Amino acid sequence: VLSTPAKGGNRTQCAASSGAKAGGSGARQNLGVLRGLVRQKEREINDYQVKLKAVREENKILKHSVAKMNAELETQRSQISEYQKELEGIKEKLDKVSSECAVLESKYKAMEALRDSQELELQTLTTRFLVVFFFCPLQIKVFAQGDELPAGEMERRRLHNTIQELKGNIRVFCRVRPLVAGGLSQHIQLSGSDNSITLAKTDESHTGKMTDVQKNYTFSFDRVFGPQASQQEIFEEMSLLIQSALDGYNVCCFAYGQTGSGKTYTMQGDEVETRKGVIPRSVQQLFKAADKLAAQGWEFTFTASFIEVYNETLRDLLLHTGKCAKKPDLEIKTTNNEVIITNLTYKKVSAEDQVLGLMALASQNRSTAQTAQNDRSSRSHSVFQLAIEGVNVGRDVKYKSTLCLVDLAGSERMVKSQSQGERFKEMTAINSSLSNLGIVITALANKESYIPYRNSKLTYLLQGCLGGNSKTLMFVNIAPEPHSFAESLNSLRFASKVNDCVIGTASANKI
Ligand SMILES: Nc1ncnc2c1ncn2[C@@H]1O[C@H](COP(=O)(O)OP(=O)(O)OP(=O)(O)O)[C@@H](O)[C@H]1O
Repeated sequence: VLSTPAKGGNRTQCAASSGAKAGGSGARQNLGVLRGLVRQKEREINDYQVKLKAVREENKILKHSVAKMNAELETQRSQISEYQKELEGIKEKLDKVSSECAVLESKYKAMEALRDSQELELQTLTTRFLVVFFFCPLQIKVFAQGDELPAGEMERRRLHNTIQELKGNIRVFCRVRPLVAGGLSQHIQLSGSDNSITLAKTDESHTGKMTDVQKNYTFSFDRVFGPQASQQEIFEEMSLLIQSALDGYNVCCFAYGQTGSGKTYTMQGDEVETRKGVIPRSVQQLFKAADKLAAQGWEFTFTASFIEVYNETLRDLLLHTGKCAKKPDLEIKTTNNEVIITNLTYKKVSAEDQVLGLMALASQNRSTAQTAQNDRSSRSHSVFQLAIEGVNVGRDVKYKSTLCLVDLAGSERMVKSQSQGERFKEMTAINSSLSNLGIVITALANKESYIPYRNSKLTYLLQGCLGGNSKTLMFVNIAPEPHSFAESLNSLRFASKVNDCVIGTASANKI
């Protein structure tokens, strides 16, 4: 642009002849252009200065934030070094805990070895104990108290049940009822050893030519209780067996004998504390023992049922129904080797009072039927069953067992009763179920492959409680009156057959 005036100047010189006026206006024009250019440059400079100022401001801000970030970085660095120190401390502690762990592990191993050797010692002591036990029955009681000691509870169970096995898984106790006037009949003799009973019969000589002949029938059982034996004494002798039910063994106890011989008194007793029978005493013992075992992590559930077997039909004795209400049919079924009765009332119980309530309801139900059927309770079997389930979560153990307490129907023979009609039908049903009971026990003793449980409702019902995996106790109740001689002899003969049976070793129902 600046060369233009020079070129113009040249042109001016070349056109000097064109006149001085034309030359002056050209210079003014150039000056105006130059001034415009200067103003533009000045504006540009001004813009640059504004921009420079803004950049400087920005620079200042950036410098400030860099300084701030540096300070923050410094803080974080010092924090990291603090964390590192802390980490060092934790590492040290971890090393210490690991070495402590190693020491504890070796101590644990040493204790395990000690436990093994003590177990061995305990086994030796057990064998010694059993030897002593055979010579000193009192030891049983002392040992039964072992359940008060939390330690060694499993060992107590094992030893307790070994003792029971040694005593036999089927046992027979004989109990003689007192005469109404007290004392014992002349024809019954009890030995001082508490395990035999003799029935003596004198055959009078009718011709008078011969002297009277006395015939003695002696029977031995696990225990024979005389008329003076209290309910407490009877129960003490069987309480170890009841304890087995809590340890996972099926236990069956039944009372056999003629009408009026004391079966119901033995099994149920009455409301007076000292006269309470086997059922209330058993549940009382079980509930108490379960309470004690709770401290060792055991949790028990008890489910009760009460059934009557009359003329081969089952009746729920715990049903609260009006006289007119239709009672549902009860049917015995086996599922997974467990006997269950459809439509039966099963009640969860946890206190003795509840069981006494159920017993009262059962006896009320029985007596209601009795007025219609006349003396029905003597002619029916009553079966109290308590299903027991014990769980110990800590030890991962679960036991399941059933306690059956049976009051059998009177065992009178048909000949004597001279029964007719309905009574004949009843007697046939009773005799058939009682003889089936004998057949089942004998088949079990002979280890026969087929056990005819289903031949009668009673044995079918008791299937779970009778057999290889159970402990059985039979009471043979004897009426002491002289006119009951034949019936007593009959009962003792049946009991003696049962006594000769040896049922295989029972094992706890661990699930
Ligand atoms: N050991 C005993 N001590 C005192 N009284 C007894 C004894 N045994 C039975 N009795 C009494 O004898 C009577 C008959 O006993 P119980 O009712 O127990 O006989 P049962 O065999 O059950 O008869 P049923 O077959 O008719 O049911 C009752 O009054 C009972 O209280």
